[in-house]
Amino acid sequence: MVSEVKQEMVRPLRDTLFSVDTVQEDFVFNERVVEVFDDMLDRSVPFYREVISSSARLLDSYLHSGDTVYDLGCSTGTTLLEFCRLLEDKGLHFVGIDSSGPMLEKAQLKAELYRKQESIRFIEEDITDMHHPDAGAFILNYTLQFIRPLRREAFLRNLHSSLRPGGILLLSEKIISHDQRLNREFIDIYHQFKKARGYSELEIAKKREALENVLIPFSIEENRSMLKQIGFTTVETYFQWFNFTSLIAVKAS
Ligand SMILES: Nc1ncnc2c1ncn2[C@@H]1O[C@H](C[S@+](CC[C@H]([NH3+])C(=O)[O-])CC(=O)[O-])[C@@H](O)[C@H]1O
Ligand SMILES: O=C(O)C(=O)Cc1ccccc1
Repeated sequence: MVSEVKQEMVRPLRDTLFSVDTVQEDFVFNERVVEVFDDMLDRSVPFYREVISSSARLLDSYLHSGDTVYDLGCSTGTTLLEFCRLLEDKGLHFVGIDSSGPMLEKAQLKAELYRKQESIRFIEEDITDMHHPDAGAFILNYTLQFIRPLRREAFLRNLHSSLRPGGILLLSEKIISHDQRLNREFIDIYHQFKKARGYSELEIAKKREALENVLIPFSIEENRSMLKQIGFTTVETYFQWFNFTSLIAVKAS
């Protein structure tokens, strides 16, 4: 396929999923969402690109040639494509896993457009039901929040046991604060952030409602203590912006 055609196929449409004329429904990762997904993340995840480049720095320091990086809930492959670019000479293998077929179709097209199809393998499977032993790193960016709370600990335990000694988990999540006032402030500041990026108040409110029972955030302490409980020796925050955070968890070497 000529690259202008591919470019056209992967260019994201503007995210208008929750503008006035759309019907209210629970949030699902279908074709309609995939079309606007990259625009949605760029406009609704604070410091999305900086989190990816900061994560690449940690991979650079902790991983060795021959290690495999698994991006769980890789969506349209943006993170892995950026890792490929930033860590080109490190000799790493990249695998993206997602349960949404339409997301992975887009990811594959983007990999072809950037000529990285030989460097990244995409697998369609449920990340709570997978087995990939001897991993160097698992990336879990804005995806744990969609897994039912009661299943989270067993899921993370499986990741810990699949990491090689000294391997790392990089976890980025939307979070809550148990201080009610701060929690309200953080959400309000996040909504101002979305407004500044062109979302209307109605769109913000409708999206919040659609995510209500689907995206269930924990606090930093809840995430940290779950990771420690499971056996990760070190857990540190490497990024925080109000109600968004990234943690690194290291398995003992
Ligand atoms: N059980 C599951 N198994 C596999 N995939 C799943 C599962 N549940 C949800 N997903 C997938 O997890 C992704 C969550 S998006 C991640 C953003 C990306 N990490 C990014 O940084 O660009 C975040 C968001 O949309 O808010 C979607 O692609 C789902 O199909
Ligand atoms: O748009 C919102 O209001 C969200 O909270 C969505 C979201 C949160 C974190 C990662 C990706 C999308």
